[in-house]
Amino acid sequence: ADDVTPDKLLNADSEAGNWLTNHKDYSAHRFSTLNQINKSNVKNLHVAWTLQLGGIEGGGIWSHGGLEGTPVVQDGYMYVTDGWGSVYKIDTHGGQGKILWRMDPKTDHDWAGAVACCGVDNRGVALAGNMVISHTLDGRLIATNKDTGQIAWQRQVADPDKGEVMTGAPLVVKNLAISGVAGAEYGIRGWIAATDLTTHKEVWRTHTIPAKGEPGSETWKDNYNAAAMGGGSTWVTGSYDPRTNTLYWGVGNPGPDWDSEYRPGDNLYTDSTLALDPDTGKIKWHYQHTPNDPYDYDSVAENVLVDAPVHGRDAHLDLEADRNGFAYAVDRDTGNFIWGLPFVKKVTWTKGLDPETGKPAEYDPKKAVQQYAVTPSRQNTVTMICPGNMGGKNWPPTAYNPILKEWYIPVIESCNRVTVKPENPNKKPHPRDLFTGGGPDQPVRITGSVTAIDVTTGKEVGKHETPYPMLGGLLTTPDLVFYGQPDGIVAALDAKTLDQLWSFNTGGGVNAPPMTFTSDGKQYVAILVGQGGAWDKWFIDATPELKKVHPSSALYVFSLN
Ligand SMILES: O=C(O)c1cc(C(=O)O)c2c(n1)C(=O)C(=O)c1cc(C(=O)O)[nH]c1-2
Ligand SMILES: [Ca+2]
Repeated sequence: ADDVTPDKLLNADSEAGNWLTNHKDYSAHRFSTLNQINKSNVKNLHVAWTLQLGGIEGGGIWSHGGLEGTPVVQDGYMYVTDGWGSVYKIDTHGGQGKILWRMDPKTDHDWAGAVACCGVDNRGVALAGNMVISHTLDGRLIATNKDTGQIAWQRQVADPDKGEVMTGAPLVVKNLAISGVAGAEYGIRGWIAATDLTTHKEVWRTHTIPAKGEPGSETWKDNYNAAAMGGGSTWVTGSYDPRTNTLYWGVGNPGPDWDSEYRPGDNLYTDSTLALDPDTGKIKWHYQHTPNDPYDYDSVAENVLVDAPVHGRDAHLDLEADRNGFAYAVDRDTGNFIWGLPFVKKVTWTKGLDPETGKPAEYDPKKAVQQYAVTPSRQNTVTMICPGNMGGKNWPPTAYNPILKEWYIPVIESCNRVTVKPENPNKKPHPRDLFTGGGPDQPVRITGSVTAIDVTTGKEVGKHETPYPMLGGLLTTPDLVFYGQPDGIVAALDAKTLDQLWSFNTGGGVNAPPMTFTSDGKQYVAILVGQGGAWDKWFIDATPELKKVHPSSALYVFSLN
């Protein structure tokens, strides 16, 4: 296959049969124009072929690995990862899947697995030139030769000795591979880093928690340097707007998660969307969703870049569906709030958003420790919060249909209980120790939905409820929306009515997004099947029958005939 040049990535949308980058394109639409499979025939969709992958073994605090990756496809060759970061090249020609090579990075299972908060996960690869670029849980960026499967070079980017791991797919922009980090539950100070693909050297590293004296450092008001362990992870792949040369990246929760009094102030840039210059890493603007967050509402979600009229006026939107249960549209050139709405059925932590600023109604910039409608705190140590701390939506990606101008959100309809256990500033935990100031449990059932929003009005236009939370994310085509469920169901909905038109039980747990591609001119839908992630360990009591779903590690590919 051809080299994946920067130009090719800029025009990823023009290659209908390919899926060249994690979110399909730089705008993170996860929309494919392919329509051989459509609402008139999707009922005939069936398994074309399957493949068993590896990486199911455990390590550290984890009993097994899971699959959260989006397959990337170029010219009928597919590249997928397993939870430990092995990369598989699969030839999909001839109506079957054949593994051509597997690159096993020999990830240190225990060193990394002991400080992975939420599973043995790897969300996929990037393509650049003749290389497949990937991350490992133990913090490496690896370039693998696409033809041979040999590692060409690698670089340690994150340090598990500090509680840093990597679970997201890299993003390639121009000649840079951009990496995010996980570890906000382990007292890291988060960052985004760019590696030059020619020199293999770091070009920039922008911390998501400002250093003393930098803009934003005034939002950490303690006198014991809480910022040094302030969290601000960046574990989901960002997006890019070439029109203004701007990178968009979400930032995770502040640490300690539940003890907001430990870290008085708004805690920038936690729970924020950052707009950055990809050449220098300089921050252009930020938009914070949950200042002084006491709920673990990471704002790591992908930023979806959409050009559409809002109430009749053309707008350059940056859409983000936040863990806090609200969907936001901000002007992606300025960071100014445009619209926001709850996309879950139940929000209790705040009364709503200020219609001018999009800030939570109770937010008071003069207060060091925010009091929202329901606030876990040292005074109020046991609280029920809705959405629960896994959020109204977690990392599983949304999809945007530019024909219908509808944005589909994979929703976790949830509440859970939080118990605060204050951290002591005089007793700093060791690096690699959990640093959360409490924790959640699951007294009530959690379900899910696909919720549709009309981006031109910022109004909800449909909700398809599902028995289980959305732990895998979405794909949209001109008239369909695809998703998977943790009980093994993969399904297709009518994009307009959200009526279910097709479903199939894979017999495993789906924890990964669907994608679509062509091979020999024929359309396929592919999805990884293998339960992993945070649900298993931290949330399963909300869906007890899922304890009977066993780990697996498989690729399912569907077609019409
Ligand atoms: O702050 C972080 O560093 C971090 C990292 C991750 C991760 O890397 O998977 C998750 C979370 N937080 C998190 O809060 C969370 O709910 C979560 C769910 C999952 C998953 O894969 O199912 N990962 C993560
Ligand atoms: Ca987190």
